[in-house]
Amino acid sequence: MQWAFSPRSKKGQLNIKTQIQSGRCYEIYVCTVQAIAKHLPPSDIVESTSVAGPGFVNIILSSKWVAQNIHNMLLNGINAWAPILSVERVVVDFSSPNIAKEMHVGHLRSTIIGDTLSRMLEFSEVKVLRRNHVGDWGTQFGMLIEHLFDNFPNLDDVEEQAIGDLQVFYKASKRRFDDDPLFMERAQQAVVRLQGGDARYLSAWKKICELSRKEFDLVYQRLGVHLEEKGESFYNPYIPNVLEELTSKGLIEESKGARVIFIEGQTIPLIVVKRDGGYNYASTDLTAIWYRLNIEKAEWMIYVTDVGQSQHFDMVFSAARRAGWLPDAKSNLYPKTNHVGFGLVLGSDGKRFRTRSSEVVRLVELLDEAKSRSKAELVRRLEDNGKLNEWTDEELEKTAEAVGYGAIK
Ligand SMILES: NC(=[NH2+])NCCC[C@H](N)C(=O)O
Repeated sequence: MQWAFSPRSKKGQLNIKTQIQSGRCYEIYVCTVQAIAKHLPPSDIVESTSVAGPGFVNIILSSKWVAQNIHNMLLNGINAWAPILSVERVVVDFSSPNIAKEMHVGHLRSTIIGDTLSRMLEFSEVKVLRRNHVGDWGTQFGMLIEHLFDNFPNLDDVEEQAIGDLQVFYKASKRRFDDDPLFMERAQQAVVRLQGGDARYLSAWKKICELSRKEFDLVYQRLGVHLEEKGESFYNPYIPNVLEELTSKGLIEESKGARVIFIEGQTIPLIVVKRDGGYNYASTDLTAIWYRLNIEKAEWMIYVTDVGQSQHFDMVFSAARRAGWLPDAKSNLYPKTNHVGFGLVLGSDGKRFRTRSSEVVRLVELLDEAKSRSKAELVRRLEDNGKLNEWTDEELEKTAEAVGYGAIK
């Protein structure tokens, strides 16, 4: 027998659908359903029951019972009605855009899903570490910093307005990197200096991160989402020790000049040290798992990104299991990791959501558009029924925001 809330129901209706599907048993079918309806014991929960066609018993839940329970839930909190989770600390790794690049609709989806999961866990009285694992490290900073130095010999002059659109800035430096071999060389040396801790390079890097962060915060503020940043760079100092542990456990092998971990069932290995000796996305993620388990004492780590990253997470989680950090996946024991993958955000043409100039859509603009469209519609409706003058500007703004941003969410 299946129980389901009827999608068409307006009134807390519960359907029981019997499993007898074959036409031959039609009579048994109807009789069974009638018998169920007739013999349901009287209960405060149920207002009325009826048989609806073959196979369905509709049960109308009592409004009084529903109201009492919601009342109880609001007054006494989750403990009054929900099962208690057996975990105390959970990391939800979400949003996580990349510095100097634009935050795109994929990050928006991650932000909303991650925030929702966090809120549900927090409601269940779990301590949630809301992690923004921003992409704030990597070779792209070499070209960005050199381009910054060329345009602003004095770093103190760098302000938001001066750099303008960070994405444009990123593209300009990328163009120089691709077209000018001398610039490319300078950019590569800049990476070495940055990684070596050169103060001037570090402060340029910080400046770029700061500007990006301000831009990201605009989006978080509008959505009312709170996150705590621990970007990729945060884990750098811990990487060597973690890799040493994995080497001593026999996980890391040499392959074509790189250091890799072979994972059962995967055709390609997980590269943890590149051929040039540099660390990458995987070495950072493995180290982040180590940190989250050992320093932050998290029992559950949930990662929210598009499904394109499923293989990466499968491999990183498998490596952590091989290292003995996590129990067997099938055991369902804690500590555990989960990747919550979502699909690509598509436009109305069924292709990846982009603007006409084939750029990714800027989130701030998307949110603005949602708000202005909902405001226009709201004003139109209020004008239609002659009530526009009853609304203050502030009320209009607030409602347009709630409806517009809500629609995107
Ligand atoms: N721990 C992680 N790898 N989190 C997700 C990071 C997402 C990545 N910065 C991206 O934009 O695709």
